[in-house]
Amino acid sequence: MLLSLDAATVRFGGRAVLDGVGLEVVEHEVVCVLGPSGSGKSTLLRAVAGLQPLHSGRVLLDGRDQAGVPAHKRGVGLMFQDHQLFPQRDVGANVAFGLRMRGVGKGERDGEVGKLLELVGLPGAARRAVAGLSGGEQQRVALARALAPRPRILMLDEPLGQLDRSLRERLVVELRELFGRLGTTVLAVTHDQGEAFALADRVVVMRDGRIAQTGTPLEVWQRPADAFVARFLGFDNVAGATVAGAAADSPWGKLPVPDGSAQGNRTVLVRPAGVRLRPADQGLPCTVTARTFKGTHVSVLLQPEDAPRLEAACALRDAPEAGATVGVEFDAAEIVVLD
Ligand SMILES: Nc1ncnc2c1ncn2[C@@H]1O[C@H](COP(=O)(O)OP(=O)(O)OP(=O)(O)O)[C@@H](O)[C@H]1O
Repeated sequence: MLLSLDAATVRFGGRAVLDGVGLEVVEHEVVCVLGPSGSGKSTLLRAVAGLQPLHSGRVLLDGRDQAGVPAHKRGVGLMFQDHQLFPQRDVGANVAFGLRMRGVGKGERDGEVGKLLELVGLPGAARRAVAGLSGGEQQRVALARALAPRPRILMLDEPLGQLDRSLRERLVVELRELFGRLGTTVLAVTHDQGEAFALADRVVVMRDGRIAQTGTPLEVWQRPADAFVARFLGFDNVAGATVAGAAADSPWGKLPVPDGSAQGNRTVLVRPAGVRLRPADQGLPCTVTARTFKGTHVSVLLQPEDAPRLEAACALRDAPEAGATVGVEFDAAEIVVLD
């Protein structure tokens, strides 16, 4: 095990910001920690890096307890949101920083810097001024700098936070490809689920200093652990229900549920794709309150008479107008009974 956290706890003013967190990361794994603002993501990263002491519990790297080991001796690479390049030095000097600190000679340093800049898609940029780089280019330089000392684990805090969406989407694909090629072990923090799902082998969802769920992106997406995770992922059709056999009694009426669903008092999640629009005289009557174009489909918000609002996903040509009255039926294949 490359990294283990064992009941890691950090308190500020009596409040546990990290609350007995256990987490293991194996070599070559890319793990993304996700969660709302204040859930403890950065504190987790800082604790692993040695920038935040634990009140109790342990951080182990390669099985060795890191208590008392300072940040620069842990062999972790850090790249933070505000990438903190040295503005008065050129790109090459920035990338070479960690190597210089370790006493690597100039010739070797220059060779390494050249290779790293090529790796991050900035070949030949060593003599360029940092101030003249775009945001995306600066991000690449920061990444090259973090990779230069060949850290055993690379830690990224909102690595693409400052950049615009299209650039982020492009860079995240590049990063994933790069980490795969280099076999880099990565622990990254982001509040952007799209980014986490695109980058990670495994995601960890945090809530109030604890791990709410961990799994592959597909596992978490298909089976959120609870209503919190489901809502965090953007699913709003979540409600309490009583499951008996193949049906659930919910605020939206009887819902069909998949075979083998957990029984009794549960939380159900209805994916927007499982909310099927019908003529007004069929199923649950609803009024269309809004519709939003999402590129591949239209998200339609529906207000039933006395039940919580529902979101439906429908094909562009089928989307009803706001104000229309429709009926709703449900598709068991898109309904998940949460445990
Ligand atoms: N040095 C500190 N002193 C007191 N409270 C702190 C300190 N550092 C963090 N906190 C508190 O701990 C909680 C968790 O902070 P943390 O930065 O780990 O959350 P986060 O999930 O990374 O949030 P964000 O996504 O907003 O960066 C927050 O409520 C924050 O205010």
